[in-house]
Amino acid sequence: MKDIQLENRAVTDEKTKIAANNVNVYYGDTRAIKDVNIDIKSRTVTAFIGPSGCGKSTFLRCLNRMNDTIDSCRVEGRILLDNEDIYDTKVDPVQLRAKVGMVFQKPNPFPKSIYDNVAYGPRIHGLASKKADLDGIVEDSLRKAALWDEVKDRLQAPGTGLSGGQQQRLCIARAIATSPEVLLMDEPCSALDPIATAQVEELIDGLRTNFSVVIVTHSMQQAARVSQQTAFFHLGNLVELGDTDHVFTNPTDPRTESYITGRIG
Ligand SMILES: Nc1ncnc2c1ncn2[C@@H]1O[C@H](COP(=O)(O)OP(=O)(O)OP(=O)(O)O)[C@@H](O)[C@H]1O
Repeated sequence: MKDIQLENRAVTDEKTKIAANNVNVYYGDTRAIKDVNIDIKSRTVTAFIGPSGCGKSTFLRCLNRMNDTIDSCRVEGRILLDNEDIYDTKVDPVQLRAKVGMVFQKPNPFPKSIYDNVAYGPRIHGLASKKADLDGIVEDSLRKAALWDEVKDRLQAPGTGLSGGQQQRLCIARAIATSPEVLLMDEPCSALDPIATAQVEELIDGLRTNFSVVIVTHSMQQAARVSQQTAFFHLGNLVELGDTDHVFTNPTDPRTESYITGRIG
């Protein structure tokens, strides 16, 4: 393993937040995810790593039913959030996505003000009855996203006018404004410079006080820095899941070892 700094990061909460059982995902006839079983713990950062095309993003998108929006995609198996099947017909995917928020690779603020970007979710979900309550949610979310001090004097300015790193923190504020329980992050730093990346990584570490975070990353260094649990995917299989320090220093499966030593991927 080259140059990967591990920190002492015990899993903070052993409770299972999401349990996936025998999950298979197909695009048309092609099976992209093969019989995946995984428990994702509360108040823990779990990193999904693995070579390009191994299915990390596909599996991540199953966790808040974002794959429902892809016509050719079919998900089989069960995914339980707090023991409730998220694919049950009575589950409203829009409500589910308020509970299981998502941050994407490229910052994608709405063409609206900073304030309205964050207020959007609470407004559509009716989370604030008074303007003062909404103001409170916006401030709290921007503080948790470590952006408040930089934008508090220009909340009516367009979100798209912020720097890339600020835009990504705005998207994180937008995702946490509905008080989700889980935050899914699909390579959230890949469009950011090293300084903005460090800020977002620090933020992710703080977020686990309140949320379960699942992050897809191409960077093993990032996985080692921010996560307590690491899942290694290869060719649609979940090869190994364990404590991050264990996966990086003493992997159980030879495929994991090959990946972290740079022999595959
Ligand atoms: N919308 C889609 N339609 C058809 N096939 C898809 C679609 N999205 C992903 N795939 C295929 O599913 C497999 C898994 O892709 P996925 O994007 O989940 O992998 P990944 O590990 O996240 O890759 P990367 O690290 O490159 O982002 C790949 O073979 C990919 O080509």
